[in-house]
Amino acid sequence: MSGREDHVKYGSTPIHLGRAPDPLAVADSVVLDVVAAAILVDRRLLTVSKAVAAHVFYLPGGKPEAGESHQQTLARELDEELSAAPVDAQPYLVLSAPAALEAIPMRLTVYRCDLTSPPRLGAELADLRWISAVGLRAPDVLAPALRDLLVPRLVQDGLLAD
Ligand SMILES: Nc1nc2c([nH]c(=O)n2[C@H]2C[C@H](O)[C@@H](COP(=O)(O)OP(=O)(O)OP(=O)(O)O)O2)c(=O)[nH]1
Repeated sequence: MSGREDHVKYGSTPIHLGRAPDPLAVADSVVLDVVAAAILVDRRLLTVSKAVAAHVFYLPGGKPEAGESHQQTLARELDEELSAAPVDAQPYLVLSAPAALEAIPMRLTVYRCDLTSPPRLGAELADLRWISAVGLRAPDVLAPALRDLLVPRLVQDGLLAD
């Protein structure tokens, strides 16, 4: 039995006794957990686009599967998307923004890392680009979390060519 005793069930129909469900509590529980890699070479950032939305570029990565740690997710996603493994993955930033494809609230945990080998375009991907801050600011190219939050931080930290 859950802690909330504000309804009883008759058959399959819940009957509310006074307190309505809290819509904010419901909204809080629908945050997409996404793990991604910021891979920088010569102060350019590696971005990818997927076949399902070829015009939207974002960091390689994805959603954890059940029971996976973030490091395991990162390794699986980079293998699937780039045929490479992360090296020296370190937490860099946690960003809150709408998810570019699902358009629901997202928590994006960004790890900085290198790769064991040059990236190769995986089957799910449409394109792969190394971009400087100028390219990344183009409004129709980059997922909002990256354009508005990650790129300014990378420039501030001197990691991205302006
Ligand atoms: N990987 C990744 N996803 C991002 C970033 N920014 C951003 O808004 N997203 C969004 C796009 C999608 O709405 C969601 C992640 O989707 P995804 O398609 O990459 O994840 P996935 O590989 O696990 O997806 P799936 O095909 O298994 O459903 O997060 C980012 O920088 N990297």
